[in-house]
Amino acid sequence: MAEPTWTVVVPVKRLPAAKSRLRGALPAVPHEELALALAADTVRAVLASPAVVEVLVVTDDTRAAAELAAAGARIVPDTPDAGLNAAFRHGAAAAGRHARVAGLTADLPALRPAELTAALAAVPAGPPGVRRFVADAPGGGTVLLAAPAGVPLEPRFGVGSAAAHAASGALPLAGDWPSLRRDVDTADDLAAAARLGLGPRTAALLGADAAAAPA
Ligand SMILES: Nc1nc2c(ncn2[C@@H]2O[C@H](COP(=O)(O)OP(=O)(O)OP(=O)(O)O)[C@@H](O)[C@H]2O)c(=O)[nH]1
Ligand SMILES: C=C(OP(=O)(O)O)C(=O)O
Repeated sequence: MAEPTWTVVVPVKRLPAAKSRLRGALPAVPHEELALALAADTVRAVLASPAVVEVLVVTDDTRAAAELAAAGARIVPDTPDAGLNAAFRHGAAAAGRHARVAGLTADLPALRPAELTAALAAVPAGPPGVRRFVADAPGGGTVLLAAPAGVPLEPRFGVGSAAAHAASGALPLAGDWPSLRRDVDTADDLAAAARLGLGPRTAALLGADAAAAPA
């Protein structure tokens, strides 16, 4: 059994603005419901990992905050309009200096706790204190960035973040973790996540959308 040593920071954008490239992917489902379901399934999987001691959700969205707190996450208010990397830094600061901190995107609705546990277990505990990251399935982005205790997270998420993390000295983790690498930015990504197996909140919305579709 893995030691519960990781604090995982999960930033969630205000739902009306979140996941804009997914808008309309499920025509019968309000967009905010979909953005919230992706985050809820992600957080649920993180909370289920035995490697995780705490999940810090960084958000200014009151609805997401209420639901994710009820699920078991600690909510950290966002730094308004400062962006994704500021949200990661803010969450990492709230985790405290002695925690092993990992940042994870909130758009992983197929995430299996065992794959997250395996990725975190692949991060060496001891020196030299190098940060590690997991690239997304296409390879250009990042889904997970992990720092050993005492090492700043120094997040560089955004377009081309896998290369940016490597350029900043972080090393890639090479495991075969399809559900961890499957972030959902577009309708095609959502279909790919569905093929892996979605968490319950997102699966229910997909079913509702299919049921409402015209014959
Ligand atoms: N707290 C917080 N989270 C953010 C912010 N920007 C992005 N995120 C979250 O970071 C994760 C990865 O970001 P993206 O995949 O670019 O998500 P997005 O900005 O919601 O999506 P697009 O509008 O399609 O670019 C998502 O889970 C977002 O909820 C931000 O400014 N603050
Ligand atoms: C923010 C990122 O994700 P996306 O490609 O999902 O926008 C990233 O990969 O760093």
